[in-house]
Amino acid sequence: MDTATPTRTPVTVLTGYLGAGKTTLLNRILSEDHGKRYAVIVNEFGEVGIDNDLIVGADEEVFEMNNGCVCCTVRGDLIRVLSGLMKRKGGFDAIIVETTGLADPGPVAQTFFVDDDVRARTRLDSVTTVVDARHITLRLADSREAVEQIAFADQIVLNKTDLVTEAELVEVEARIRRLNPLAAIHRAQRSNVPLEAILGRNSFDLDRITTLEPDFLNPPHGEAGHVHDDHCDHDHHGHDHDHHGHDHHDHVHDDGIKGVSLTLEKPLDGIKITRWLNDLLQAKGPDILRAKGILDVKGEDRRLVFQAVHMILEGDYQRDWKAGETRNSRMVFIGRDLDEAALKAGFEGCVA
Ligand SMILES: Nc1nc2c(ncn2[C@@H]2O[C@H](COP(=O)(O)OP(=O)(O)OP(=O)(O)O)[C@@H](O)[C@H]2O)c(=O)[nH]1
Repeated sequence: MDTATPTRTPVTVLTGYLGAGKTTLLNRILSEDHGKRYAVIVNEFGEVGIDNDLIVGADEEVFEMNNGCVCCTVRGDLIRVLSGLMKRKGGFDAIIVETTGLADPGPVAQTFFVDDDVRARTRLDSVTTVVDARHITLRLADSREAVEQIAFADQIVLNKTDLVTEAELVEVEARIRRLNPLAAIHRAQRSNVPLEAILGRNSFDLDRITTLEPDFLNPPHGEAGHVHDDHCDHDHHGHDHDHHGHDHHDHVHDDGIKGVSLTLEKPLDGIKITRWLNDLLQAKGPDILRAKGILDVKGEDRRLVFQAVHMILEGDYQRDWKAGETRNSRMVFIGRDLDEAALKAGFEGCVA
């Protein structure tokens, strides 16, 4: 890289509803032999920091933001992390921001245009949305964020094609097309889209987005990144009652969705925990949008990692616990009408 001329580092914003396959895609990007240096910024919904731990080679260049959702409370954090990254010697070839599954990508993308420092040093290359072919139809019916994520994308990874029939897939594609006529749609399993199809394509289209969201380049007064230009003189509607500059909705994750994070310091009984998770997902799967955890099982040197999206549960023993690593069990549930006390009691009932 020519260090004399400041180049603008390309940024890919990875979005997609809970459990769609964003981390799977991120791990592909990081594992592939491309000789590039990526910095990764992960924003997670839930307090116990599981995602960060499930990203390959996560020791070095992963920056976690756990104190809220990137599209609302932590946008200032995003600006700070990006500014810090830009100052690092040697720099990065590209930056990838993985948002929470509940994030509206609009305000995240906006960060790259409205903050002078960020704008001078980075370039939004793409908003890539990963879509779970199996569950998206339900989500489009009940989640505004799921709709926004698709509408906003310039690249769509239509993932989990193994879980649906060809006819269902065609229907899902038609549904996506109605929300977003232009984005390229890449069918995938385990997010196995060719990386050159999504990265470095300069596919983010500002004109399209400003048509979709006329206030895109003008966040309201008082918010970090507000641009004092001729936008200030007109079109104030929407700014007063909506602190994100989006006229069409308030941004609150208000669909009764909440996260429950649980931690246990005592080793678990492998059979009990498997049975409990299976039973729980059978009974409550429709309300449990997402669950994941890293578990310490008695008599086992490896970490048991489980992942669930509604009733689909996957779990396997992955790497060994490292010397000096805190050996405990952490899990997070994200869903509707979650009974925190019952989840806690159930989890504790699995102690060996
Ligand atoms: N059957 C199937 N499962 C998949 C596919 N892609 C990912 N998964 C599984 O779906 C689950 C969620 O995948 P992640 O990559 O963690 O999803 P995510 O979008 O990062 O999830 P959040 O960050 O929690 O929103 C995991 O259990 C994956 O193994 C796929 O193409 N087919």
